[in-house]
Amino acid sequence: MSLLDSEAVETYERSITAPPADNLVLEARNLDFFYGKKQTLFGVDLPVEKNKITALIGPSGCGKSTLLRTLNRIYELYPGQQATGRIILDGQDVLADKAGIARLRARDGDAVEVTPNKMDLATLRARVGMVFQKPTPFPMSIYDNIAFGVRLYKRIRGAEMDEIVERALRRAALWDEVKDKLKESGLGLSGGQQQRLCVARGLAIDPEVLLLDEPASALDPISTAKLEDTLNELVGNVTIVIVTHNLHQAARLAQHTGFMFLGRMIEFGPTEEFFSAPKLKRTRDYVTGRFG
Ligand SMILES: Nc1ncnc2c1ncn2[C@@H]1O[C@H](COP(=O)(O)OP(=O)(O)OP(=O)(O)O)[C@@H](O)[C@H]1O
Repeated sequence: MSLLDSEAVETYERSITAPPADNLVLEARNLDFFYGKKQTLFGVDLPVEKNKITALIGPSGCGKSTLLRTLNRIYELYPGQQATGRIILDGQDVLADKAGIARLRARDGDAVEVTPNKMDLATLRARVGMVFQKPTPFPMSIYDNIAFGVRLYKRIRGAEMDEIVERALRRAALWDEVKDKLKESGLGLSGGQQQRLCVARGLAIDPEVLLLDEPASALDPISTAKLEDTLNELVGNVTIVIVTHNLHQAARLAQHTGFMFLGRMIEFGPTEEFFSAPKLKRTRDYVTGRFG
C-alpha cells in the first residue's frame, strides 16, 4: 500500500457509537453542505440524544458551525448555500420535501419513515433554537428581550408573559441578578449576563433543542463557569448541542462528544470513553494536543 493509499484510508476511517435510536430527538444522516460550489460537509452523521448535552469539537474550519447552522436551516437566509441528506427531528425530515425524500431513497436505499413535508422555518426555529458565539441581546429592555421572541410564536396576555419571562430567566440562572431591573436595557448587562439572557431568550419559546455555537468564547472564566452551571441544570429538560474549542468544557459538560475533521464526523461516542480511550488515532492525537 502506498503512502497515498494509507492516507486515503485514514481520511475516511470513522467510529460512530450512537445512543439507542429510541432516545434520539434529532439526527443528521449523510449530510453534505455546500457554500456555492465549495463542499464543506461530507456525509456527516450526528445522533443527538434527547435531554442530554452533545459537544462538537475539532480544529478550526472543520465544519462545526456549518453543521450547527444546518440543523435549524439558518443557512437558508444566505443565497447559494445548500444542504443535502437528512435531518430528522422527532421522526420528521426537516430538510427534504416529498421529491427530495424520493431522491434520497433512490440514492441511498434509505427506508426511514418520515413525514414528507418540509417543515416551515418558523416552526423549525421554535423547536430548534440557537445561541451564537457573541452575545446578541436586542436593543430593548431585559424583559422585552424575552417577551419579543415569545410574541412571535404565541398570543400571550400580560400576567402570563410575566411568568414566562421569570421562568426563562430562572432556567438560565439570571433571575436573581436582574429581577430588580427588568425594564433596563439588555445592553447594560455584562457579557456573561448577556449570554445567559440569550440562553433565556432561547428557552422562553420552549424549544426541544438548543444549539450553542461557542457560547463561552467571549466570556471570562467566572461568566463561563456560570454559563456551564446553567447548561448543567438544563440537562434532563432540554436537548443541547454545543460547539466548543475548549476540550475541558466538552469533557465537563457533555454526555456525548463528536470530533469533526475536514468536514467529516470522524468519531462520535459517550464523552467519558471518547476522552479516555478514543477509538481512532486522529482523535487521540487531537485530544492529547498533538495536532489542531
Ligand atoms: N460563508 C461562507 N462562504 C464560504 N465558505 C465558508 C463560509 N463560512 C464558512 N466557510 C468555510 O467552510 C468551512 C467550515 O467552516 P466552519 O465555520 O463551519 O468551521 P468551524 O469548525 O466552525 O471553524 P471555527 O472553529 O474556526 O469556528 C471552512 O473552510 C470555512 O472557510
